[in-house]
Parts: sequence; C-alpha cells; structure tokens
Amino acid sequence: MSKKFYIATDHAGYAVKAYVKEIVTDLGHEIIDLGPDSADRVDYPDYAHKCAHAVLADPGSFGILICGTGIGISISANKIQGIRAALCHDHYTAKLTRQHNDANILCFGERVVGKGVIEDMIEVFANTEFEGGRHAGRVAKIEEGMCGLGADLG
Ligand SMILES: O=C(CO)[C@H](O)[C@H](O)[C@H](O)COP(=O)(O)O
Repeated sequence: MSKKFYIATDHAGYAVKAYVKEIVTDLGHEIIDLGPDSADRVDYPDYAHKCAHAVLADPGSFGILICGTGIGISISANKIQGIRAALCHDHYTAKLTRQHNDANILCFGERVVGKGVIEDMIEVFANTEFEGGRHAGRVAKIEEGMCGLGADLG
C-alpha cells in the first residue's frame, strides 16, 4: 500500500536526501520535502520539529529524518508528544521498530550508513506493520509518559 512520507535533514544529512527521495518514490510512495534546500549549516532540532509536526498533522503519514549520526535529530523529534522517532542502523532495527514500537519516523545518520542499507531500511520500514498485542500497552505507556516506578519493578 502506498504511504506518505515527510523528509527533513540538517546540513549533515542533506547530500543523501535526493537519493532517499528517489528510493521512496521508486517504491511507490509519496514524499514531501520539508527542507533544507541547501547544504548550508542549520540546526537539526528545527527540522526535526518541522517534520514531527507535519507527521502529527497528517494521520497515517510517516517521517524520515537524517543528520550526521541520526542521534540529534531523533532526540529532538522524540520531544514532540505522539512522535516515536527510531534511530535505525540496519534492516533488523528498521523492521522491529515498526513491529514493536509503531515508530512513525525513521531516523539515520548519513555519516554512518551507506546507500544500500538506507534503501533496505526504507523498504522494510514502509512495508512493516505494527504488531499490536503485547506491544500496544508498552506504546501506550510511552505516549502517557507513565512507566512503572522503580519500587514497582522490584
Ligand atoms: O546531532 C548530531 C550528532 O548527534 C548530528 O550528527 C549533526 O548532524 C551534527 O552534530 C552536525 O555537526 P557539524 O559539525 O555541525 O556538521
């Protein structure tokens, strides 16, 4: 089924963005570029938040966020309630974060992963559904910001 993606980067993720857009389109999905429009130095939280709010405003859509390592941009996106931004490095992490975490934004580092891995991660992320079941309660706890207290956990 065709999915809709929003993509944003910082300067350290800009170079690979055109390739990522091509991959997403070739897989039959829609992609909307939220910037930046050049490789000039920018702050990743600005673009993480732009993408996060676009995903939340468009139910059923997903995001792709890229910075140098994927770390700063994923930390930033996860500050927004309702966003589950997953920093992935390979097929396994991209698949499991959809199955178990219902991740709505795929994050990775341009300085970390190569184009083959990027293509694989996008394909599996787009084609994998949330499993629900035992994972649903855990995702609900993430969203509520409620976790077992230390005392409860023994
Ligand atoms: O947030 C990051 C590190 O966790 C990203 O990799 C950024 O892209 C990086 O910090 C940018 O660094 P630069 O020296 O300004 O290119």
